[in-house]
Amino acid sequence: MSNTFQVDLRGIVDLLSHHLYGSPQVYVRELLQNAVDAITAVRHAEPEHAGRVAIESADATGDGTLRISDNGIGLTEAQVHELLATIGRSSKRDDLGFARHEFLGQFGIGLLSCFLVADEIRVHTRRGDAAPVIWTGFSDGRYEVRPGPEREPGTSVTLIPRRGAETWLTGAEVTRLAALYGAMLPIEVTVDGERTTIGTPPWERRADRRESLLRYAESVLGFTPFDVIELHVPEAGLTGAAFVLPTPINPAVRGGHRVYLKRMLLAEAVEGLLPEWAFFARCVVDSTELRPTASREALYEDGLLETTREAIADQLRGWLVRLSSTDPRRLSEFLSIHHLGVKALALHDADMLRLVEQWWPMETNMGRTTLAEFRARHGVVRYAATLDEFRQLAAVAAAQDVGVVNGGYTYDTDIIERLPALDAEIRVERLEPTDLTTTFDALDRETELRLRPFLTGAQRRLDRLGCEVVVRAFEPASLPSLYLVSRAAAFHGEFTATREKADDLWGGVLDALASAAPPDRPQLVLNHRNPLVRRITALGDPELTALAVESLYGQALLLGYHPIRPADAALLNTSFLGLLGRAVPGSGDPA
Ligand SMILES: Nc1ncnc2c1ncn2[C@@H]1O[C@H](COP(=O)(O)OP(=O)(O)OP(=O)(O)O)[C@@H](O)[C@H]1O
Repeated sequence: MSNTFQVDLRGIVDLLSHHLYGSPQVYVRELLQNAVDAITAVRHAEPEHAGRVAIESADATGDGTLRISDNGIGLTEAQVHELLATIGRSSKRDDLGFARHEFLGQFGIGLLSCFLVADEIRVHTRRGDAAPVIWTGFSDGRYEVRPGPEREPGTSVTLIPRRGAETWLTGAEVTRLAALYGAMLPIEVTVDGERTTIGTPPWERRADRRESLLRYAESVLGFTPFDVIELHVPEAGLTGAAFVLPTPINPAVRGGHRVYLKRMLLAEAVEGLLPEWAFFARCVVDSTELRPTASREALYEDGLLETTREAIADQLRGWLVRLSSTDPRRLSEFLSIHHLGVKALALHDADMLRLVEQWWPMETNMGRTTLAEFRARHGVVRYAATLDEFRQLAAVAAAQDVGVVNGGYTYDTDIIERLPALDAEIRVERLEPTDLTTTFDALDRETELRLRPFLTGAQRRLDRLGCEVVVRAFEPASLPSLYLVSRAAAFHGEFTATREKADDLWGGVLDALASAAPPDRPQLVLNHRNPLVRRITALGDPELTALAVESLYGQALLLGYHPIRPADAALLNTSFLGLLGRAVPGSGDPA
């Protein structure tokens, strides 16, 4: 035994009219769509037919109703029963149920959206020479058909407002909605006598296209774009433009695009039209082939949408490539706006990584340069992973012609470390302050022997600060001393500070860990090429020598932006005052 589903009409009407659509305002779109489709149907037989759609808002009708009239194909009485009164039946599908290409509608439910604002829908229609009819539909699922008064071929739909929905039918509101959804329609639409269509979309204009696109972005999107990229995807019958945002945005915030289907607005913030990396562009496009979801608020995710996304991405990529070869200055302007977003994506997108490598100038100890240039010059991308390490290294490394990139800014170290994934040829190397000691020259035996008493004294002085004193010769000669901390020692330093603050329970845990991390003492490296250091090592006065060593220690800490512990601050203070005391002869001094 086979049965058919029972349908509760009231429930279906309620479901489709109230729950499918996001807002009652879509009723204007659905009415416009039906009027335009009816005119398109006439144009099949008569291509020159001058279609027009006129809306009279409640302001014009004067009785609270809204009327929309078209000189389209109209309906016979039989069609009224079949099409208007059958939910899910549409004249816009072929015998196999496929959407017919030339029409906007396809599902056979759009008219129900009028029940969002109306209790009653009246359709007065005439097809060719057939007798005019009036169909009246009610939101509870009933309808009536009766002969209508004489009229021109075409259709007028009148909405009798629901209580509380009257404002949706006012002149201002209807004008706004007709312009929002239908400004680009190829058929003239008026609301209360005023035209709401603008004719050719700005991206289709032959003359002054760029200017009209810029004006469009300003008036509709609300910004003056950094640049405009025209888009064409023939498979999707898509034309339009991508506007590059003039200010930085967070790439994680998904920006939507303005999408028209057959010149009717689908939505103002459609997602999924661009890949994630193209966060810096806002598009306005019109497509004849992409499909809407039934609510007409989003694009249907299918193979064509995927192909389209890739094609648009290629066009944006092409823009970036063109900019890099024809106008690198513009490209750096672009990057100075969007670098944070571009860098964030470079962490997982090879194209963006390449863009950063080739075009984003990073800070190095030899001035700002791109990673690509740096590599060409130095062979390997040597970098300091933190700002502190970079500051310690920069001057000394530069004096020895060792290039170092500052990886301390947001994402930079991660980006550098990802470069080998882009190209196995690329070598990257993290440089640590202590790596520099290998490029320092040891002193000759004789000098070393001569300096031994000085070193012993200096070491004794700095022992309590946990620092080892060595003398080496290095460039630049103008730099008297350097304080070098290895990664392990920096860790140990933090660790000891924490241990001092921790209570017994945590202290015990930390002690257990400490035994696993043998400390590598920080070094104060004195530069024997520096004339002042030479004089200090040759001083006969032990007290003055001690003050000088402490000052060099303090100066090296400050120069390398190292943290100043309380013991360091105390030492800086006493050595400074001590030196000052020696330098300024006072009345108490024997002179
Ligand atoms: N102004 C009109 N002139 C002529 N026929 C119309 C008009 N409005 C509606 N119709 C007929 O009524 C049918 C149902 O309209 P409805 O808006 O519910 O669905 P649709 O436009 O076919 O599809 P969709 O649900 O995608 O909008 C249409 O297929 C069309 O045949």
